[in-house]
Amino acid sequence: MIKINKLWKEYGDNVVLEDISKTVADGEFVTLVGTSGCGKSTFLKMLLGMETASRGELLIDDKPIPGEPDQSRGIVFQQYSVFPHLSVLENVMIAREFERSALLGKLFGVAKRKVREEAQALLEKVGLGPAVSKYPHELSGGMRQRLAIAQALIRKPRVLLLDEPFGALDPGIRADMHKLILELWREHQLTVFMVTHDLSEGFYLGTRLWVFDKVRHDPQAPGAWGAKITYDLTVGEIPSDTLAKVQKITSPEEQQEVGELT
Ligand SMILES: Nc1ncnc2c1ncn2[C@@H]1O[C@H](COP(=O)(O)OP(=O)(O)OP(=O)(O)O)[C@@H](O)[C@H]1O
Repeated sequence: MIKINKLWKEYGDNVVLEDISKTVADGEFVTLVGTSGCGKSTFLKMLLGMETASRGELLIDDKPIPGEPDQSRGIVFQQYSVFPHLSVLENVMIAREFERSALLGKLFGVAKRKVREEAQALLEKVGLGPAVSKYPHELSGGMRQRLAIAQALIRKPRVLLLDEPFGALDPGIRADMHKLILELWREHQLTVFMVTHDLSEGFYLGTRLWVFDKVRHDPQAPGAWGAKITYDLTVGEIPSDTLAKVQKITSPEEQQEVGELT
């Protein structure tokens, strides 16, 4: 279980997140929406341990989330972070080697063979079986995101953090990736936090949808107030008037159709 308790994040005078308190049970799929710059990525980075809270606490199973990324949480960014000079297989294996290297040094012999087998099985699972020997520049955008997902999953995280992972993909490829991520979520019993700009994607994938919004504005001091989670919705149980309000917050100019992906 993850507990977020009176969490604040400030960069200097810029208050980004303000007094957020939430509890997330294991296995939930939380999607995060909100206007650009309201702090969604910052929130994910705090869950990962890449950023620290200015005030308040983030607990995983009642213990503070470690101050740096560890094996319990994996992240996939929109701009994938794979190594260009390594093959697909090596990219996944190295994610595992990094995790162990601090304790055991470089992998070799039986241990390395075991990791290779695990990496190969995972690459099959994400649909990259035929591409294990290719290099990242030989892959399509969708394939690169599959690789980034495999890199995160090889470490067997309990919590998967996705920062607009499919934002740059074509609609058809996105639909395939949606299928994949739902399968992996169920199979690996992950708790997922996923940032998306696409409200319909948020509703389609999530069991719970959070809307980040700045409710107070001071024109003289734009950084004086941070965003809060103004709606915490259980997907499938949302009254239509609430839906309309959320659509307005997340897309003030151009209202989106919800449910088009179902
Ligand atoms: N390392 C940093 N130092 C200073 N300010 C930062 C830092 N990282 C983020 N910010 C600021 O925090 C605010 C929130 O940024 P963040 O990237 O979390 O927003 P976001 O909701 O994810 O935006 P988008 O939807 O455009 O990706 C912005 O004002 C940003 O400039």
